[in-house]
Amino acid sequence: MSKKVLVLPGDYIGPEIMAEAVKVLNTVDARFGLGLELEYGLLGGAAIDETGVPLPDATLERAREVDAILLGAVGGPKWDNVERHLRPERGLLGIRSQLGLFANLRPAILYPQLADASSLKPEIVSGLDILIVRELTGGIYFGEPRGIRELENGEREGYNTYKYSESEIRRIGRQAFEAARKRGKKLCSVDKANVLEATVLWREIMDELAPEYPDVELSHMYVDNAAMQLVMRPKQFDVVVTGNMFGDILSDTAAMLTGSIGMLPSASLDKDGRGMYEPCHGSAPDIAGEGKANPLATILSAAMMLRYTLGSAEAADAIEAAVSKVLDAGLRTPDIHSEGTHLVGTVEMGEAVVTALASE
Ligand SMILES: NC(=O)c1ccc[n+]([C@@H]2O[C@H](COP(=O)([O-])OP(=O)(O)OC[C@H]3O[C@@H](n4cnc5c(N)ncnc54)[C@H](O)[C@@H]3O)[C@@H](O)[C@H]2O)c1
Ligand SMILES: CC(C)[C@H](C(=O)O)[C@@H](O)C(=O)O
Ligand SMILES: [Mg+2]
Repeated sequence: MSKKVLVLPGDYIGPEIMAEAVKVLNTVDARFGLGLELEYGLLGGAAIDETGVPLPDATLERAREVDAILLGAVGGPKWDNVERHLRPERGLLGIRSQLGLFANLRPAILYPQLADASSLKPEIVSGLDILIVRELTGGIYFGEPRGIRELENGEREGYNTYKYSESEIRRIGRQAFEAARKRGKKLCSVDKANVLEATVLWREIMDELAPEYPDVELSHMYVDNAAMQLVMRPKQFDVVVTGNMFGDILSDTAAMLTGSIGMLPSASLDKDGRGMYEPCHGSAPDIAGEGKANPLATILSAAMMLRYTLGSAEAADAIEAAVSKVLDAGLRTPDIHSEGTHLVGTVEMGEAVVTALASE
């Protein structure tokens, strides 16, 4: 049976890294007979340029029909200031919320070959394997009211609303407890319950769920401390569950522990495990067109897609093994390059993964 994948390359480095992920997908498809059918769509700046809107109806329609979605990265200076395409109902946030992709899984794993690329000392990060479970369709990103208004004194005020309902907290909590149960059985819930009521409720609901998962040890941490602990003693964490904005920030922090944000994949899942897969990084306008973006986060996102939504764990394992092999061979894009390794560009890195896959 065929499996339909909607590919959304996006903007700036998006198409560059996606081209490599597609080569990898085609290779595993041929090797494992997966019957993948790839089709392309528009999202973000590319969609604005072509259709005038960041999330065209055609993209949303196809996104609802396919088995899985693979996204590069969207946005950038060309559109961010003009169109505000990241508003909740539009673009990337629009597709996440309209598809109900509330559970964003961001694994931060240090490949042993990259210990010297991490910002931290090897003994602090070696063996690092953390999963950040980020709530993705609520919190301050989506809360109403929001906007910029004029005050009586004539100055303007920008405002947003941080809110979470019990059911929103409960469903992401369950995802995180389930994930912890399958991993190291430790869950740290990160909040700001000393200041924000929305997170007082968050903490209460996490505590309420805990007895259903007696095999998982639940702890709580304030977000400021969590940011510090992540760079001080990251290996104390197994699964971290947190809200939309804290998860956004902490996952970029965790990325640097693994060497580069160019290594961090993610899965954004709905209640039935259907999902959109995307690297955690953005469209990197500063390096776009130079052929030096790291495609591995997108390639590893494709592996997550095969594992979680398309039911092909074997193909996912093969991709992850191929990435490891390429790193063993010393190939490095500039973001993970260090002395004694072999500097390569986006295409060379992608093609090396393809070659490694073919020779496994
Ligand atoms: N999922 C997404 O589509 C997504 C995620 C984050 C940011 N964005 C958007 O991307 C644009 C740029 O945002 P930003 O600059 O804050 O964040 P960014 O993640 O695009 O870049 C941050 C830094 O990381 C580097 N970097 C990112 N990906 C890399 C890769 N694959 N290989 C090597 N280096 C890489 C960049 O060169 C840059 O120095 C903005 O419009 C932002 O809104 C989109
Ligand atoms: C581009 C932006 C809206 C997005 C987010 O904050 O969710 C990005 O930073 C991410 O991490 O996926
Ligand atoms: Mg982010």
